[in-house]
Amino acid sequence: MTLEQMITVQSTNQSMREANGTWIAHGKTLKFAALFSALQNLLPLFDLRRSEPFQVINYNRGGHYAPHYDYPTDEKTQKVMEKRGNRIATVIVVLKRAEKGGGLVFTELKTSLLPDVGDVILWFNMTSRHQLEYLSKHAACPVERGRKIVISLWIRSKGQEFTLKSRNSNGFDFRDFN
Ligand SMILES: O=C(O)CCC(=O)C(=O)O
Ligand SMILES: [Fe+2]
Repeated sequence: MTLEQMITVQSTNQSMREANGTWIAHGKTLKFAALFSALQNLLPLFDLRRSEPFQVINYNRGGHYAPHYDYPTDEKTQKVMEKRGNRIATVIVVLKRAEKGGGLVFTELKTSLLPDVGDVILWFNMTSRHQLEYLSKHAACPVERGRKIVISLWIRSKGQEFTLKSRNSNGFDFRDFN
């Protein structure tokens, strides 16, 4: 099955997001498995097995994602939270760049990116104290021309204690090695 076929099989449109999102298992095809191991090599401080399946997000013209946090706090998700923790970080891989529009904006940081095909973007959604990182609020600007396709990987916090520790403002000191 081609990626094109996979991402048109299932589609969700939420009010916040005008796009199609398709969940794809890390090992669904050889290419996804290769991407998964490339990302794991790139990000050795994370255990990517403790992440959600890939989500391929397709934005057609007008497609966008309103400002949001990748850090659910609603009651529905409490069970998952207890088991897997929240989304400590988000990884985005750009598969197709819009011809116009489609930037990624961090609204609190007042920073925007127009990433290129093949770029990988990582940010933290959670502080080292397991709280919402309010600076992580972001949005995908409307695609004005062409089409944008990204893969999102939301990394869960349980099992990432090493990463959390290294983010602690105290950093490592000799006590950590005793
Ligand atoms: O499509 C983008 O640039 C951002 C997508 C996003 O917000 C996410 O995957 O959490
Ligand atoms: Fe997001």
